[in-house]
Amino acid sequence: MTGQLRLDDYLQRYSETAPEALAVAVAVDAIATAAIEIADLTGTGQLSDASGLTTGCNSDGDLQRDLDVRADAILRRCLGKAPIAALASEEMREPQIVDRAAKICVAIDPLDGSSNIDINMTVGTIFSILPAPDDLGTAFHQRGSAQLAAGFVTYGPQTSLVLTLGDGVDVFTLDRARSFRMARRGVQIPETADEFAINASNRRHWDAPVRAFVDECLAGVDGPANRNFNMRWVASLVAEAYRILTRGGVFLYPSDARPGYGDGRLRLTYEAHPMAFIMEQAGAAASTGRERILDLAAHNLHQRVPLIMGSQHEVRRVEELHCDPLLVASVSAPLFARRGFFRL
Ligand SMILES: O=P(O)(O)OC[C@H]1O[C@](O)(COP(=O)(O)O)[C@@H](O)[C@@H]1O
Ligand SMILES: [Mg+2]
Ligand SMILES: [Mg+2]
Repeated sequence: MTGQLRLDDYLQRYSETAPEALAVAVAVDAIATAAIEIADLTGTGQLSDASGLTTGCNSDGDLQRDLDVRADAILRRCLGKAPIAALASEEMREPQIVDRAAKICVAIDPLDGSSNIDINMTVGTIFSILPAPDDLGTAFHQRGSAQLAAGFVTYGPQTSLVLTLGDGVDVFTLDRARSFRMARRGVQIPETADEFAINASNRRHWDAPVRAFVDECLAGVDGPANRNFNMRWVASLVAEAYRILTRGGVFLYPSDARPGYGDGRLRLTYEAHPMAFIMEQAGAAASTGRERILDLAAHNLHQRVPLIMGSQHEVRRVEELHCDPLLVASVSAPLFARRGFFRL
């Protein structure tokens, strides 16, 4: 039964399967240990000495909360015991070289969705594990397809760890005895789903293909999609990904015309790459709208990228709209709307 399998037993079995597998297993175990500590901090809110208040800016100019800093410190302490060649974090300006003889590198977003901390909504930790190249200066400039493992933890009603080791996606939930146990094995995302997520307050800044896609969703049975959609926006990538892993759907954080958002908001190395690996391993897709996310390699650590991820059918439709201006025009033309001039 899935509920009986403990994460440490699962990692023990995996550690015997490939040359780097032991290092990957130790790193995932260290992240899981850190996650229990972070769950305690986020779970006690103002009762703990971590307030969730803004303390400054990180190297990328984002507001940094005290819990961002605390989560980063906890993860770095726990990962300090794992055999890691280089470590990168959203909260660090540059990657840190740890052990040149080690075989893997780890990139982390210690606390994702941090605007949700003080309002008691789900936040999380995201991680990506890569092979260590000979030149460690290139460790975080590899394509996403090079990842050995990726995952994220949600600190919400449940603390759950979503993990891919390159052979499907499994979910482990923290039980009351403080150990992660398998809750879902071999997660598969539905190919089509009727739910989309985007921060609609940016509508006036979007490019035409994104506007066309959202217009199709909003038009529902009266438009070209010919079915009604539901909408969500949690402003927490981990929560949106978990929802998609549970019931499908599509998430969009596209590029837009606001200053600084020409490549969207999310970071390639420690947000989009791991999410894309998880999506593909669960039978879904992740794209910029023009390119597969896993084909991209970052030229700098904090590089941003438009991210469209989720059910195959919806991600492909967004890609179609990006490739074909005539299609965008036809979606936007009221003449072709179901209840337009030609379709009463
Ligand atoms: O506030 P916005 O622009 O809607 O952005 C929300 C997005 O930003 C993020 O919070 C960025 O991650 P961080 O909190 O790690 O900076 C995502 O989790 C979320 O999808
Ligand atoms: Mg994040
Ligand atoms: Mg973060």
